[in-house]
Amino acid sequence: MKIGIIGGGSIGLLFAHYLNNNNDVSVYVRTQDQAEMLASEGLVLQKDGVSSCNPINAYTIDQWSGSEELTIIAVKQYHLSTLKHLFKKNIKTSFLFLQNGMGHLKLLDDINEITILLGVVEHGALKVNGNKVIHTGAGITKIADFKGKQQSLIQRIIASSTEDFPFDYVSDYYSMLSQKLLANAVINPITAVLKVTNGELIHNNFYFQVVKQMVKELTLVLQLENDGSALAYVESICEKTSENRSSMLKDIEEGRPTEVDAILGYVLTVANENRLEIPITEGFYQLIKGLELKGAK
Ligand SMILES: NC(=O)C1=CN([C@@H]2O[C@H](COP(=O)(O)OP(=O)(O)OC[C@H]3O[C@@H](n4cnc5c(N)ncnc54)[C@H](OP(=O)(O)O)[C@@H]3O)[C@@H](O)[C@H]2O)C=CC1
Ligand SMILES: CC(C)(CO)C(=O)C(=O)O
Repeated sequence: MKIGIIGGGSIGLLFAHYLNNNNDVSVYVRTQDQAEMLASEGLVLQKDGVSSCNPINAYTIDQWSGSEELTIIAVKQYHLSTLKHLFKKNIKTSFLFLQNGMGHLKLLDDINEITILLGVVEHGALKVNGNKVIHTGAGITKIADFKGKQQSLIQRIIASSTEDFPFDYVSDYYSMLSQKLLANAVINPITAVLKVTNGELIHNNFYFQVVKQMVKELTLVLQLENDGSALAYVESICEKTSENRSSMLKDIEEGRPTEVDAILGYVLTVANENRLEIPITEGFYQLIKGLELKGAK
């Protein structure tokens, strides 16, 4: 299948590497420099200390025409507004959005007459430069339909699964996204404030107490089962991506904006609407906004 990937960051390059094994992938990036680097030098993926380099089709975003059957959107939440003009009626391609958080649902609600799939990525990835990415934590990608039924497309995406890069279908997008939102709402801000890897949250018992308190607050707001499964899910992500530095930590370290509004901002809005007090979560929201401000100066 022909697949377009918009965004040549950590996740875009990770998906490009694995999906190109049994599909025809083109990556659409923001800069001419990155497109040339990928096209001339190939895409390097490093996993467990071993590197492999493979050819990849790469273009700048203005060359995207929606001709591929599937277009994967692998930019950050706060980049989505720069791509709005692509999501127009009568476009042939179907879109798969991979953003963390749930802030993008509002934008996607307003797009009509195109097929939209949603995905959650439980891998860890780190872009080293324009054509190199490290697969820092192997997990799974879950996909669900959001607008328009696309069973045959979903089946072909699932059929692209490999041992290192599996896909799974989930019938209920809301529970899929809210479960991942829970993990990001806990792991990302705590690791970003403490500047620790994901694994430390479960291996340091003091940090783990904060994880438990935050899971309790979020379970209430997101109306998730309060039977221990929410905490077990967060623990499993910390375990699978144990060596990973979360995307929020990396954003803070590099002085970039974070996705805190799409993650904790979304949760706080839902809590306010339902008059629920979530002081620990609110505290972390303020701390991350403070760190963003410090980094921007
Ligand atoms: N990294 C991880 O381990 C994980 C990330 N995620 C989620 O995946 C999503 C992507 O994250 P990640 O890959 O880490 O983010 P990155 O910041 O590494 O990559 C985002 C990329 O999008 C590109 N971009 C921005 N605007 C445009 C545009 N208009 N056209 C083309 N490209 C554009 C940026 O280009 P440029 O660099 O030139 O600005 C950048 O390369 C996020 O929502 C994140 O939360 C989910 C699970 C794990
Ligand atoms: C899965 C996890 C927590 C990996 O770090 C992630 O989604 C992120 O960093 O944004």
